Amino acid sequence: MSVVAELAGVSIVRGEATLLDGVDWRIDEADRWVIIGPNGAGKTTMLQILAAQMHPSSGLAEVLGEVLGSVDVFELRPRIGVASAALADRIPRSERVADVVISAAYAVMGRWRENYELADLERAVELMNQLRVGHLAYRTFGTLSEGERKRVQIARALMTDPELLLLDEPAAGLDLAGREALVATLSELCRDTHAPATVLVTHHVEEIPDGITHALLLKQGRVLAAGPIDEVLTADNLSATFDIPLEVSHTNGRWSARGTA
Ligand SMILES: Nc1ncnc2c1ncn2[C@@H]1O[C@H](COP(=O)(O)OP(=O)(O)OP(=O)(O)O)[C@@H](O)[C@H]1O
Repeated sequence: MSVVAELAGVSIVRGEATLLDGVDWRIDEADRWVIIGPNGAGKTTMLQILAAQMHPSSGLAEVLGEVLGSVDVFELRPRIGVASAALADRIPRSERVADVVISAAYAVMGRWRENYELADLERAVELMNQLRVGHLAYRTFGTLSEGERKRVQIARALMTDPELLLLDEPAAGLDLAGREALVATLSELCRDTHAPATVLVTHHVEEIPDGITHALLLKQGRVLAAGPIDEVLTADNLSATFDIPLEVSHTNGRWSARGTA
């Protein structure tokens, strides 16, 4: 099994603050991870390392075979697909959905070829259909609902055929129907053996798609538990992560948690 990313003793320090503290973690090609933790635990910081947007203050981070800090990140970043609220904010509201998706291919440095156009168009159509936004191809991004925007962002993140897919709170801000529909789509993606290794961040176990194989619990910059999801998502571990007594259930592939107090 090939290793997609490996962190060894990774810490991130900013001024007085330790954002990540001695993180050890390995992601393999077939893995679909969820990172769970309370506000401020360091989840987004973890994704920024994996996205080669940040490198460790100490420790070693290797992503797609390259050591962060000694690699040209502009070569590495196009190999990683990212969907996050911060990136969505930079998409012009007047851009057509099809252009939002297809333009990811042309933002890639070093891979431009003039005769890419038809293949890129076909790829964009395939992804929009897979993410169920094909019917919105000619709408502008600004006219979409929040759920539709999330889907378009994920299609864009997949456009360059990344080797690692990072999804930062993909279901945040969606209503119940929107969340359930997106979780179902993400389940299909997680189960697709051709899909890239995936890391999804959430605060809510209800947002974990069936098909996620591993979980990492993060608290105050430290890994509280990491490994196969059935072993990690226990009531004890989750209660310790969120500092409240919780009971956890896993039914028909979906997780839920609620307080016992
Ligand atoms: N440049 C910085 N200097 C000091 N502290 C920072 C800096 N950047 C982030 N932090 C702090 O580091 C902690 C981790 O931030 P991060 O965004 O990774 O958390 P998170 O788990 O993604 O949180 P949330 O769930 O609220 O999005 C937070 O307490 C944040 O305030």
